[in-house]
Amino acid sequence: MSQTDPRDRLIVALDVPGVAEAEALIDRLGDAATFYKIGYRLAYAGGLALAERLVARGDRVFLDLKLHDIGNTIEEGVRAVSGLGATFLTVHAYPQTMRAAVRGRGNGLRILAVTVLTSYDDADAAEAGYALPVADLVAQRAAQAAEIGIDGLVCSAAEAEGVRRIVGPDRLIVTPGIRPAGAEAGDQKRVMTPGDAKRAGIDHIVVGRPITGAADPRAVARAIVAEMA
Ligand SMILES: O=C(O)c1cc(=O)[nH]c(=O)n1[C@@H]1O[C@H](COP(=O)(O)O)[C@@H](O)[C@H]1O
Repeated sequence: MSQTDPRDRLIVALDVPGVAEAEALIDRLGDAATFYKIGYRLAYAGGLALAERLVARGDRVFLDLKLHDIGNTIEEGVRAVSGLGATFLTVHAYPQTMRAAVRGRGNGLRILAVTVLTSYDDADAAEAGYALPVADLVAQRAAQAAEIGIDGLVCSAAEAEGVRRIVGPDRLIVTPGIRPAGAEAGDQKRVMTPGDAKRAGIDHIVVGRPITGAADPRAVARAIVAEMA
């Protein structure tokens, strides 16, 4: 698929209980999606084998394992994940963790650093012990990630323009917390619509419940892609 195909921007989060449900959703989406995110709920239920099958049939896979550990464990863990053929892997944006992930990556795997979860606002960051407002913490972590050589950042689309100024044109910006107008935010606190995210300069959006919970997931996915065209 060409870089300019708008479908390429949409990553569908396969946040479902098991492989059977994931495969049913993928079937219903048909050619509306080509890029899937497998988080640890599905990874612990057969999702890694599904990831390899999707890669083998030409789809792209984002393994959202959000790794964070001592450097040696991260480096060897990322090296092991590199064998699966995924396109993206997440780690938390802590400097030791990011440096170790860069040392361990191989086989074309690109490391995305999760800056501040999109379910956090300033009060949640303060509760977790951070003195900085979320926007400042995202900016600090984006700068560290770029310095370390991380391939891309996960943040809210609300921070995308600022992050782009910090990391430049070559690093990827991937944004969950996406809600089409009128959709339920659920536990997401920093949300934007697909169209606003595109205008903010993101590379990919991640969408879960607005698609997985839809009566017609394919129609919703197509509408989201059309909004970003
Ligand atoms: O790393 C992620 O993908 C992620 C980071 C973040 O800050 N916020 C966030 O929501 N996510 C993931 O993106 C998906 C969003 O799902 P929905 O809120 O259902 O669209 C979930 O699978 C989350 O685990």
